[in-house]
Amino acid sequence: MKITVLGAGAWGTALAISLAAKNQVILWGRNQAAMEAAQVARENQHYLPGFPLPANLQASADFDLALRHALDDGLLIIASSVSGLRPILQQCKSYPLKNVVWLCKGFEESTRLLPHQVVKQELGDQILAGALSGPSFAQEVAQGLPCALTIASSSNTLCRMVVDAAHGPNLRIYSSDDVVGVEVGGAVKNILAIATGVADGLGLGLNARAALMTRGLAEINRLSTALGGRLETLMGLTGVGDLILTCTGNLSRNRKVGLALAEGKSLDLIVQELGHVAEGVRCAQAVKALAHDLRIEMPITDAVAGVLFEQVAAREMIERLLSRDAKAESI
Ligand SMILES: NC(=O)c1ccc[n+]([C@@H]2O[C@H](COP(=O)([O-])OP(=O)(O)OC[C@H]3O[C@@H](n4cnc5c(N)ncnc54)[C@H](O)[C@@H]3O)[C@@H](O)[C@H]2O)c1
Ligand SMILES: O=P(O)(O)OC[C@H](O)CO
Repeated sequence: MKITVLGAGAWGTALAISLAAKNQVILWGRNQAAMEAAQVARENQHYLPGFPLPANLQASADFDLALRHALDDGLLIIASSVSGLRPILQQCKSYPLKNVVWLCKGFEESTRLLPHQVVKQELGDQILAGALSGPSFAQEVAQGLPCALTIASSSNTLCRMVVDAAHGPNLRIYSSDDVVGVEVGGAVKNILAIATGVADGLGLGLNARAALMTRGLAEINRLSTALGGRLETLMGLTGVGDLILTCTGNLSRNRKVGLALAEGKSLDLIVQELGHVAEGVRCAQAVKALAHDLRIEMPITDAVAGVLFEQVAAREMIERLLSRDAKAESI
């Protein structure tokens, strides 16, 4: 299959490497010098150093070439951050695309929309569209270690197409029609990974981490249910699966943000040192506001937003959570 991956960050590059095992792949990035260097050196030295690009993966900054490759029966995969999704979609509008998948996890900050809503606004509902999500650190996928993902779409045809393109011994692809549930799980787990990073950085122990993750799952459920997602989706790869990975795995950029906040570092310095997007940062503000509008209780999300944007100290964030009144346990 002909596949174009738009966005040559860590995850776009890793997935492109994996897909190139049985597809003809173009990896497009907006930085021409970086893409030329990647094509020659056969490595994305800035975003995913140490992982060779296979022979049938072409790195390019030529947008027209990349889009034409994905027309007809081809597949377009948008691998930018959430903030890059709408600008990229606007660039794509003049091409008669049929099949579009995105990988970003979060809510758009300014509109508080989920990625599938942004895609619908920009490309309409005549295309086949879906979110590919689940517990997946780029470095492990690029290494060929086992990983399982979920393609979420209202189109069975698109789900089958993604399975055909990507499913193999190292990458298992499951399907779901619960796009909202899949996207809310992927978005909110990043905020919760910041919270567990803070707790672990303060040395609060494994019991505290398990409690934060479990009560965090309840927050995901409340928001997902309010937006039309299904509880069963949260029990799967894109819910509890990705929550476990991101809250406990030291490769997580969101968890690293939490650990650094616990050290007392400023958010500006943390973001600068990270060099990659940590979606939980932008998402925390959007989800806090959305929860407020929907009258949903999301105390962990509130607490994370407080540390990120309201100068609440990391230890005070934890104290606020622990001083909440006793209540019945509910999901
Ligand atoms: N890294 C992972 O392990 C991983 C795994 C699964 C999902 N994700 C999700 O995938 C998305 C991308 O993550 P990443 O790890 O590749 O981030 P990254 O920071 O490594 O790269 C982000 C990429 O997006 C590109 N980009 C942003 N705005 C753009 C625009 N307007 N036009 C063109 N390109 C633009 C940047 O140039 C960069 O190449 C995030 O939403 C992340 O949550 C990441
Ligand atoms: O490194 P993070 O925290 O952006 O997480 C990466 C993936 O979303 C994990 O599934």
